[in-house]
Amino acid sequence: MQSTLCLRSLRPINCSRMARTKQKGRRGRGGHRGGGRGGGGGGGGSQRPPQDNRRSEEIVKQNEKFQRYYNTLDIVPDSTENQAFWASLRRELPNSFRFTGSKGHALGVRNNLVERFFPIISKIEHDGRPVEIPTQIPWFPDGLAYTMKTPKNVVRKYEPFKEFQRFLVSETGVGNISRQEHVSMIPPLLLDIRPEHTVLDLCAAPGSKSAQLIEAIHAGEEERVLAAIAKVNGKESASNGAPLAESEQYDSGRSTGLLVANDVNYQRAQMLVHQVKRLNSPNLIVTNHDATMFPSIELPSLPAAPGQPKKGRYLKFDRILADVPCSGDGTCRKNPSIWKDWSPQNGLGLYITQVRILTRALQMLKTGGRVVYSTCSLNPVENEAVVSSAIERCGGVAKVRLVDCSDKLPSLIRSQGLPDWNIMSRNGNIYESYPEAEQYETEDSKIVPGMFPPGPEEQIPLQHCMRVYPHQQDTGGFFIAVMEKLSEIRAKPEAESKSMKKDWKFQGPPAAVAEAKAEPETLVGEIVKEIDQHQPPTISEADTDSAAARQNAAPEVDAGVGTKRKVAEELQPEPRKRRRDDGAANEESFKYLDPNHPELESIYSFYELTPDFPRDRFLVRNPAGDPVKGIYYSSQLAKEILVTNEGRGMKFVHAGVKMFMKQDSQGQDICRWRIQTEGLPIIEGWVGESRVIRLRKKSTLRKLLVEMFPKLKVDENGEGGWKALDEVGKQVLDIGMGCCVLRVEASEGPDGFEEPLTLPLWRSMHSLNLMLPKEERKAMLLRIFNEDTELVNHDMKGGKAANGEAAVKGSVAAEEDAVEVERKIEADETIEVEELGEDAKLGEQLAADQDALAAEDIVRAEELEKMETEETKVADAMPERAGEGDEANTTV
Ligand SMILES: C[S@@+](CC[C@H](N)C(=O)[O-])C[C@H]1O[C@@H](n2cnc3c(N)ncnc32)[C@H](O)[C@@H]1O
Repeated sequence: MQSTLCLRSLRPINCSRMARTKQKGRRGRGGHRGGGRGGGGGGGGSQRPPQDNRRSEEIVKQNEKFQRYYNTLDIVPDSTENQAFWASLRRELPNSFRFTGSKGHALGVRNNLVERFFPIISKIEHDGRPVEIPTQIPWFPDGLAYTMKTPKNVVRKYEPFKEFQRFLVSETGVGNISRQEHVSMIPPLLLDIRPEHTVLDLCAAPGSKSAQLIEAIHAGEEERVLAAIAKVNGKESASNGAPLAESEQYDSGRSTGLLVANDVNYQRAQMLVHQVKRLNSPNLIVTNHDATMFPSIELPSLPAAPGQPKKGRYLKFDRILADVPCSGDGTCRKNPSIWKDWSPQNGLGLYITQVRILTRALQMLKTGGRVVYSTCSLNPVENEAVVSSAIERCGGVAKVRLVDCSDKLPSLIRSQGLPDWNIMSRNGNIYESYPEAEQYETEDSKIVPGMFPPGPEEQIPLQHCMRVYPHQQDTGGFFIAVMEKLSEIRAKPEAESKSMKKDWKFQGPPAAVAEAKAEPETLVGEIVKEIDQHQPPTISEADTDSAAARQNAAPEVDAGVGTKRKVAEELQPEPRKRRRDDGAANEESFKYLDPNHPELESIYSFYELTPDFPRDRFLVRNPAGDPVKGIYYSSQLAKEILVTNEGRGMKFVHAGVKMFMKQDSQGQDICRWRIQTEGLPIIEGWVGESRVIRLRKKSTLRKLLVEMFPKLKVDENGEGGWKALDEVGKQVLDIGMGCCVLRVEASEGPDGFEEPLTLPLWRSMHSLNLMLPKEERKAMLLRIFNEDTELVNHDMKGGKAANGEAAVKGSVAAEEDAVEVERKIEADETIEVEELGEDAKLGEQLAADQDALAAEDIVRAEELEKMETEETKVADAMPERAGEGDEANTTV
């Protein structure tokens, strides 16, 4: 049997993640975007065609304007193809999913699924016809994404799918599989991300693309870090040379890049945190800003030359994803209410926000950097028109290149961008040009010149945009454009651009763009813009325009030192302040610890942490900055950003991976900080041998998974106890009490593991325990041993071992204690559930205008609350605490 394990995977094993991903009943609204839902579909097959189980919904899939507009545009000109296009829009959507995490780990889980379940599925018949096995999405790298036509309800309820469904649920629960819409996987791939890239995802919630971006930043990291560790341990020859060379380019192999994932809607930003947190990336910051005026992020200033003023530095990004809010008519297969609700006004109303977001993205990009703009709408007003309007506002094709991606993802069937289109007005009139629209539209019409195709003089090669139509490979509809910034830009005032000015005429590069050349700015090492702190910084047009549009008047700009972001903040609607129990307004705290802090010193010495592991990136999440309950870890760049921008109006919602948790009631020689499962993959390679136990046999791991708190004492016959722990027994006996690292090593033979794995272990006086939640133990038992086994808890009151119902009771008692500890931690470090409810409402209000048509998977406060509660319940299996009922586990 194939073992599929997670070595230093970005996402190890975590109960809270497990709970989080059980996001039952996430609610979507008509016209919303996003992944994961949908039915299935049929068609095709060998002798007898497999059944098309996708049932048509009761909803009437007709909309006169929707059909007339796209038929008038001739977006799919060939008549046979056009019929296929409309027919597919009326069918339900197949399910698609991808395997997540580091490549090695994802391949392991995939192989397990394919080898174990595909032979079973290929024999299943439903309603007298064979069902189709999931098919690989051909253009997705490494064969890690699949699409499946059998509808979800059949997979869920039809008995022959039972085992497969259980596996899917379990692996989705622990984050090894992500349900994501087929076409939604495209944009991150076109960003071409490298491990050192600074990446911004402007409209990121619920986070399926952010997850892909994080994976891309960490690609190849495992190998590089292993090579770096081998070198530190004087075992250079153990590495194959290439990764070692690469590892030296980075930070001891660690990726130096960063993802800033942002969403304007506070509630959705929390959803985003839930999604991306489980990837355990220290190279991630989540923010909560309006992308149309995303603040410039400040970096630490460089030392000034003698006699020169200090320079402020601002982060510019290598890659930006603008997966903007849109009308989402390309998702009508999974959101059939779009058929009923479609109106030309939806696209017309979103255009200006989309142009502003893309313009802001282009401003924040490094020269040579790349923006991917995407929507799941078929409407050219939200697509080609936005792209051409943003390029116009940023100085035309001399400044921004629309990249031809026709050679990328060659097996993806797609159509070129539209060179020409008409606009449908609110009333259903169709106009070929702005002058024509002007004749019939009233003053309050949303139609502007920028919504129409650019003239030939603008030379925008819109055919380089990518349109994916539903009939091409049985997916949703999607639009993608890739842009490269050729040189520094200064976006011209919106009022002078074709996205706003009703009598706009093309006049060559706008003056403001020419002025930008004279702007006193210096590029430092291709990463930052320097602004003389003693000069009033220039407020970007995007900052002021978007706010002006909302508030009808741009306030006077009082340009003081470092005010650029401040102004953007002031122009925003009243920021949502979070309240704590004391009612005080509060921002999240990210306080870095002094590397010589006594608590950290105790950690270094107990775990014999090699000095090569960075010691200045540990942080806490309380305003006082004391290591009270949890210690987190972030990358260097994340640290610089969090520290430099503290108290300057940036709304950071999440950063840092939980690395150590305080453990009470312990003996004198035991470190009070246990390694947290989230942080284990990051730090374990740097932990000294004195805290490491090695395991090679599946049978031993099985015992540790099934048995909680197995005793070490042998029985009266000298049997059992530590002796029953086979190859780890003696090691456990010899190791000092406290937290240690269990390294599962790869080895040959039927009882060996194909892939290594690392787990946290707690050695107490008389027993030991894997620090894994029950759900994770069960998922691993299912994955590795194909077993749905009842766990045995030896940690019973009076020291009685038990199983079955009694064992469940025992574990509940242990968990209740764990829950209590976790609850306190949550109270201090994250948002209280009740607060979330209020913030959610406010966040929803704030984003309502632009989000109403585009939001998907809105999580109601109660749902979020349920998730939080579940998460707390499934707290990590804790090592012993005083009073837990087992004297063997009670610490001295
Ligand atoms: C299409 S969804 C993004 C889907 C996401 N990229 C993913 O792959 O999971 C659009 C998101 O944009 C957010 N949004 C809407 N207006 C925004 C704005 N002005 N600034 C930032 N985010 C915005 C919405 O809250 C919504 O979560």
